[in-house]
Amino acid sequence: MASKTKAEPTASGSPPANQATPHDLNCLTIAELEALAYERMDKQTRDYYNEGADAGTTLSENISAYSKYRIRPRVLRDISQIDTTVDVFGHKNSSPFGVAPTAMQKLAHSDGELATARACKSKGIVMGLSSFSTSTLEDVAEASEANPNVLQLYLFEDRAHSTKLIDRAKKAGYKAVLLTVDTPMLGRRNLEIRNQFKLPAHLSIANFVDQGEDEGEDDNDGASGSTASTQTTTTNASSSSSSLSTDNTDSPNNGTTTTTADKPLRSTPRQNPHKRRANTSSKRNSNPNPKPKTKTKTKTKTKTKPKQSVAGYHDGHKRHPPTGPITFHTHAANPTLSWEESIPWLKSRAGPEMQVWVKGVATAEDATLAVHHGVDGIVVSNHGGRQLNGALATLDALPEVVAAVNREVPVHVDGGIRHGSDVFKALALGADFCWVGRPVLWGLAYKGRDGVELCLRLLMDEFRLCMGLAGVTSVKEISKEYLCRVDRDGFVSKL
Ligand SMILES: Cc1cc2nc3c(=O)[nH]c(=O)nc-3n(C[C@H](O)[C@H](O)[C@H](O)COP(=O)(O)O)c2cc1C
Repeated sequence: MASKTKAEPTASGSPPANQATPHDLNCLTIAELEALAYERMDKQTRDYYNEGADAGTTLSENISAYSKYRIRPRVLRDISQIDTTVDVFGHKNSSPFGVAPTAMQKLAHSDGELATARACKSKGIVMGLSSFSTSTLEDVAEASEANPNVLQLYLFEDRAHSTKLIDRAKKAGYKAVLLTVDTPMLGRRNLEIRNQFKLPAHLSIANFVDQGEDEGEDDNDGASGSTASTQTTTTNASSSSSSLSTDNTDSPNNGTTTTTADKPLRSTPRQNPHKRRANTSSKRNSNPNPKPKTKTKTKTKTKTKPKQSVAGYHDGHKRHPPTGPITFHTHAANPTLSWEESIPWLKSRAGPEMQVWVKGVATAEDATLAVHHGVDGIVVSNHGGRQLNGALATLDALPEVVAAVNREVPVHVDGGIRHGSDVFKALALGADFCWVGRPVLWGLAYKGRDGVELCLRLLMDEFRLCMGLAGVTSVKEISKEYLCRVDRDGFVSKL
């Protein structure tokens, strides 16, 4: 890219000041993007996006696992034509990675998932959309135009909700559903709990605003106002509901954000409570003969009070599914899923139009079961270290899954990818494709669509450079011959 500008580099490696550079000089690496995004996100969002479960060991090992491998570069091969493309979901993807599904992207930027979709389209990169997105799957499909999307699915205990979502995804042209299988319970994310994480009132879990117990009622607070709690099988429904306030006014952070992203995060800012009081009183004052409070008024208030979401629980005899409006903390975890029941159900529901993948497999045993139950593909994932802390880093789990699957279905991997060379290493260990989560959110927080494009471009450029310097001109050539392992004492061995 630099050669196109014909800029003679200075001693510092930068082009002369009077020459245009294709680079964002503030942000040349994903690490710099992370730092820039850090400054632009409010604490609640930053903690929600960045943290892992418990002590965060799996989160950090997902990243450090990549440094256990080194690349064995080959030289004097004509690498003047490098093809970084791969076929995935019937589409030619410009590089062997996609955007992993991550929930609630409007926390990072007011354009949220739509900005991500537009960036993916402009870069030719497949996008995974979370069920718990803050834009509807139809709007995302429209923003993507012909660029392919896949829908991440949490299969709810109440299948009616999932059925609706799957049918909508099919209609909107999604290529696959990725069933998340690593959330039978929600991992313990301590910062989320401490911050009493709650979606600000102006945002909603867009795919479900009209679903849940309140169906038909014009009230979607519950879909947006989900407070963090550790979802467990409790024997007391009220204990579970008591932590799930749906009134954001009383939230400790009161929905306030302190972002400096180029577009305001809050499209309809919460009214200042003092102003609101002032408005109310001026309204009251404008009526010289205010009506006394009547019973009718009280009744109306009771009727519009949002219903609370309640996480599923066990009463000692049987399990009760979650109730109320659909929120992440009440509905995402589903302890009842099983290979025997859930996969055939999902396959028949998805029909021939959409592939069915499982996301969150980390062992050879489960990979074998996945193939046995006829899935179309497997994503080796531990949810970015947000579920079971102490679980294997995904790069360490990858080889056993690849061996068990024996090329019967494609194997993808996510978790800890922060460099183009990480993508190269994952492919060398047998992955067909990678997915990238947090770096995309950092791009979104930095500059919306432009920031996501920047993130994708950095990884794409680094991957291409890595291929060329390793002496590889097509993705299918990448194999374990190009890797060696570094042991604890620093000794190197071939794979
Ligand atoms: C803020 C955040 C939200 C996420 N939301 C979802 C989700 O809704 N569904 C899902 O299957 N995975 C979700 N994930 C996990 C990602 O799909 C992916 O597995 C993970 O981010 C990959 O790790 P990385 O962030 O290190 O790239 C989320 C991850 C993050 C960081």
